[in-house]
Amino acid sequence: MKILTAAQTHQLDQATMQAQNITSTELMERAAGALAEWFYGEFHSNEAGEILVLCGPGNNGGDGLALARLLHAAGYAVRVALLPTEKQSADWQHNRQHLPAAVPVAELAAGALPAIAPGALVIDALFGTGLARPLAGLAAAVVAHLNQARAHVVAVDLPSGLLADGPQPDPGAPVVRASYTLGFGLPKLAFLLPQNADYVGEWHVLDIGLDQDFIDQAATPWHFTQLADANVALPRRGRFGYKNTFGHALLLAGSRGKMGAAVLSAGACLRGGVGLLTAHIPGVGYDVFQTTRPEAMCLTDAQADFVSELPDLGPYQAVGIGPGLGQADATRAVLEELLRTAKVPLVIDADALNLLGAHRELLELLPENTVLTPHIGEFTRLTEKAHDDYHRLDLLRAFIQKHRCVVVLKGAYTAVGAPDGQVYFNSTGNPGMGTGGSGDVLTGLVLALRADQRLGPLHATRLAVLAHGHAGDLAAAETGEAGLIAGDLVAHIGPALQALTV
Ligand SMILES: NC(=O)C1=CN([C@@H]2O[C@H](COP(=O)(O)OP(=O)(O)OC[C@H]3O[C@@H](n4cnc5c(N)ncnc54)[C@H](O)[C@@H]3O)[C@@H](O)[C@H]2O)[C@@H](O)CC1
Ligand SMILES: [K+]
Repeated sequence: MKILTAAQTHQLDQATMQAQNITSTELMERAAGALAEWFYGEFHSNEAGEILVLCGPGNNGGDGLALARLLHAAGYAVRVALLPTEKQSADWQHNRQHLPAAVPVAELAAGALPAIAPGALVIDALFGTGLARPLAGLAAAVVAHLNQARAHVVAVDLPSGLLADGPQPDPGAPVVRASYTLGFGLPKLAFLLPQNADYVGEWHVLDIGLDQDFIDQAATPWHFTQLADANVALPRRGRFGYKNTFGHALLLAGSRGKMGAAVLSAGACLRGGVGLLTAHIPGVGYDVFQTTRPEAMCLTDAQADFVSELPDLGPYQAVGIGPGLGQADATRAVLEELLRTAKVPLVIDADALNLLGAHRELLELLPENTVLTPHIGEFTRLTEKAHDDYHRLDLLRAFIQKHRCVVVLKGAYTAVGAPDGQVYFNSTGNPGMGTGGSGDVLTGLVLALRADQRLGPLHATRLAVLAHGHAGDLAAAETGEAGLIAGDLVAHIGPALQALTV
């Protein structure tokens, strides 16, 4: 699914009206109908109390007026408060005229803002994608008043004050803190960034039949990967597939006290469908590794406590390095030799990333399409400290294009960046996955899918990230989020991949 800018969204509206031969009023009615349907499902009219609808002067306010009419007709108690301005949009005027007289309407005024009881339902239809500058004056006062009322706010399209595509130019200007945000057609970049979480709340995208041809042709670097995305499905294993089709992976992992990382990563690689797995680990881990992962082969390093040797890479179709590795200088030398000599896909994680960050000259050696899986801290060590989430995305796009690699920037809505600068946000996963070893599991899964001879680098990586999150969601349904541990993710990779197989 694509993520478009506010300007593209406006063009999309126009394209939809033209392609479907409908007026903007009709499109607004569709939007209001979709909003109303969501309300009917979420809040029963007997329990909703009186709903306050705050309407701005543009089409966002027009949506609010149309929604107020539909909710009133469905038996909800509704009152409307309008932000006074000289000029309102044509569809606003249409919907103002069609608001039944039985719905109380007031004009917002400084010093006479409506009383809002704690827990009351408020619809924020002040500003959407047309917001051109930070809120000031009366609009800012209304939003500040709303935010301190502790109401349940449902934002139409965007929380008012938040820009769809970029950071707030004035961090001091108020933004509505919504419990829910209901967008139209496609998610917005603003929904996916941690810095906006307190404003956006739980978001949903409502289908209003926007023109698919326009969306298909629109140019954007931003995408949202969902379970149903056919581009990242796992192909069924053919009847005549055998171990080599699915590849032989090598995993360099573990050090004294961190053998669990190697075990978890290897487990994920095996559950990820790899044909064969060999792990190269320090001597200290031999017994635990062979006992817990009998399906994998095991090479032990001459060093007991850390990895100091690179084995012959001849047999392998992909190599993963990093989980639990430690940062010994001999390990850095192994990483360097790997980068210099490997002819097969590489997956680099954890301490191997920290070694890259501490020896930036090694970045120049990264083979094209290498997959790096940093969390934000590791990414910062590879680049620089971002001043906000939007800047971090700029840094990500610069990095992937410069080094021609695939970067998995881990977090909520993990972003997978491709060498051509395209970024794919992931939809699956939950906060229960913020637990030790979760990243090691992802590395093993990416490694398995990079070894799979049927998948390209971006397909394999996006699929691994999607399946990892889905495994987390399946696991959390059994354990709850707090009770989820990394081993549960490994155990659910099989069903997660099965759900993604075509
Ligand atoms: N496909 C879609 O996305 C659809 C969008 N619709 C709605 O249309 C909205 C966009 O409508 P508009 O383009 O009219 O924009 P908005 O309604 O978001 O805001 C524009 C109005 O706000 C004023 N304004 C902008 N910044 C301001 C500021 N900082 N302080 C005070 N006033 C400010 C403008 O002068 C203009 O009057 C969407 O957010 C959505 O709610 C729906 O009606 C139909 C479908
Ligand atoms: K809004």
